[in-house]
Order: sequence, then structure tokens, then C-alpha cells
Amino acid sequence: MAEVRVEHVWKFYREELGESGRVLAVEDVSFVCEDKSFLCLLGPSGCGKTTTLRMIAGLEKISKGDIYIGQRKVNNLHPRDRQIAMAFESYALYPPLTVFDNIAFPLRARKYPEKKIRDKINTVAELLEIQDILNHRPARLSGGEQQRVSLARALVREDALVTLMDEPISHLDSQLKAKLRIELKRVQEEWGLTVIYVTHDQLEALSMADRVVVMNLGRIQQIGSPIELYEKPSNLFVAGFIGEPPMNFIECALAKEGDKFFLRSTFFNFELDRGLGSEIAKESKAPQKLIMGVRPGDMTLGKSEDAESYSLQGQIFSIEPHGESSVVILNLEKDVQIYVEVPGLPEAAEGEVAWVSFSKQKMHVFDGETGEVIRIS
Ligand SMILES: Nc1ncnc2c1ncn2[C@@H]1O[C@H](COP(=O)(O)OP(=O)(O)OP(=O)(O)O)[C@@H](O)[C@H]1O
Repeated sequence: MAEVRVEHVWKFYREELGESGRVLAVEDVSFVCEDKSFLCLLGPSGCGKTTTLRMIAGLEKISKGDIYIGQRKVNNLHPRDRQIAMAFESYALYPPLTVFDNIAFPLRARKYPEKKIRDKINTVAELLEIQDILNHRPARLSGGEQQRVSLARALVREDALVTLMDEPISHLDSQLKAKLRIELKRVQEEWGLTVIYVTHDQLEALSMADRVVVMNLGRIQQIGSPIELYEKPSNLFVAGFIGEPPMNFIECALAKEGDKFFLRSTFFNFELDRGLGSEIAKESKAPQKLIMGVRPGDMTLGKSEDAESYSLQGQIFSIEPHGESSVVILNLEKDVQIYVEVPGLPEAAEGEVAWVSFSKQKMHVFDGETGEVIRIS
């Protein structure tokens, strides 16, 4: 295994339109995937995550920057010479070979003994629930089965320095996905694999990765552990992208009265701790154009204001039971709604007036112009 370093990597695609039509797909991306760790590239469609992975694999040329696998700079190395295993969304299975022979192919090419190949394939087949299709040919497999075979072929490669996966479980049903999220993480840890995994699904990234690289519009937005991204998002994009239901955002402004600072909007007037107030006054490019953020799960629902916390009043618009929890949607005004996640079923009814409260520590403040978070440094 080996660490992977991506240093100031850029990718321009030149479209048929000519020079002027070039697409900037990846912009100055740098990150390290440590040896034997699980790193996810997470972001919405078109954010550049697949392009980044394909440059690591050697399937796409780097426009600018360097990529290292272990100590070796691989910019100009053929994919075959990079010692990588790949499970990509396009399965690339060999149609004439059975599933077993497809998985065995890279092992036989490396002259593994047949007994070892069989043992390894049986272990992986059980893990991925493909024992019963080992003798089938790819043409008669469903998309989800082909995806698991492609994943199996990548996982059996003991000699690979790094395993690259692009949406490897996207075509599976939710039950199998849930099982494989747990199993993939277990196998990665047990076998000591170094994994770089592309997904647009935050649940996959947050449940499996040691570190997550969040991308948008070709750029890295934040790199952190799942808990860091959730609790300390560094900008509005990450705050809104991570978490389900997403973080609530309300426009507001900074106000100063004497030596006290307030965060003010039509719906609230929160007195700020002096430290945060001064930080906003100092750091914000537009203190009259701030955005307050609070996660649905960080709020409680009640019938009265909580003097110890920040509170907002609204009218319950709907209650959605989700099993263990419920999502309550409150109207603050016709066009302004907030989502609150409460355990079980709330003791409240649609149409009632209710208060939501949250502790000061759970509030996030963002600069409305730059989108960057403002917190006490
Ligand atoms: N071969 C290509 N030629 C031109 N533009 C491309 C090419 N491949 C990708 N792009 C563009 O580069 C950008 C990044 O694409 P990429 O596939 O890396 O994104 P992604 O985050 O993996 O998205 P998805 O999850 O939809 O695959 C997009 O704007 C895409 O349209």
C-alpha cells in the first residue's frame, strides 16, 4: 500500500469548439490520501470528482500539477504501471469470460497460484453476494451484479498500492448498499487497503471515509473527517450539502448597541457573545448581509420560548414521521420555512404555533457575500 498525493492538479478539457471552448473541470486540487486509509471525493454531479480519480488512475492526462503514488511521481506513467486496482461505474468486464474468470484475470496475469485465486475469490464472492453467479457470463448479469463483479475484481488485487472506486455501489438496492457500506469499510480496514472512492452520496462518504474531500465546480470546498464536515462546515456550500435534512439558513445582519452585538432578522434578535460579535465585525465583508445557519437536529420544539437558548417562533406547516424521528416544517413567514428534526412523534399538530430553540454553540454564521463561515479563531 502507499500514500497518494495530489498536488495543485488542474484539468482542462478541450472541446471541439477549439481553444476558447475549453472546459475547466478541475482547478488547483491538492489532497493526501494516507496509506491504509479511506478517502472519499464527494460532490454534486459535474464537480470534477471522476476527472480527478481518472487522473490518479492515468486514464486522463493532467493539464497542470503532480500526482504521487508512494514516492513515485506518476504523471507520465501508463495506468498499467501505476499498481492500482480500479472499480469504475463502467464495469469493463470481458464478455467471453465467466464471472469467476473475470475476477481471476488480474490475479492470473500476476501468476498467483490457482488455489490462492480460488480462496480469495470465494471470500470476496461471499462478501458481495455473488457466489451463485460465478459461472455466469457478463451479458446475462443485471447492472447491480456487474457492478459487484467489477468491485470484486478490484478488491482481490493484493498487489495494488491503491484501490480506486467510482460510484461502485450506485446501482444496488438500498438494503444491499447499506450492507456493503459496512462490509467495504470492514474489508478496507482488515486488509489494510488504501482506497480513494468517488461518490455523490453523502451517506456513503460519511459512513465509510476517514477523510472526505468535498468538491464543487472543480474546486475543493473543504477536507475533513465526517464529523468535522458536519459540525464545522467551512462555507455555505458544505453546510448545505452535508446533512439530511439540510441546514436551515436565514438572512440576517449584525447590529451594535453600546458594547453589545446582536444578530438581527425579521424573525429574531439574538444577542451574541462579545467574541463572536467582534469577530463578525472584523471579518465580514458585508456585516449587513449575513446568513445564520442551524441544523434541524440541533433544535428542539416547544410550546414556549426558552430563555436560556436562541428561540424562534413559527406555525407548524407539516409533520413528517420518519420512523425513529420526525421532521417538522415551520412557517416563519409565507416564504421562509425551517426544518426541525425531533425524536419520535412531536406532541404538536399542524397549524399550531410553536417555538424552536437551540444553544448558541450550535449556531453557524456565514458571510453572505463570500459564503465563508465566521467563527472565533
Ligand atoms: N471528456 C470530456 N470533455 C469535455 N468536458 C468534460 C469531459 N469529461 C468531463 N467533462 C466536464 O468536466 C466537468 C467535471 O466532470 P466529472 O465527470 O469529473 O464530474 P463528476 O463530479 O464526476 O460528475 P458525475 O458524478 O456526474 O460523474 C463537467 O463539467 C463535465 O461536463
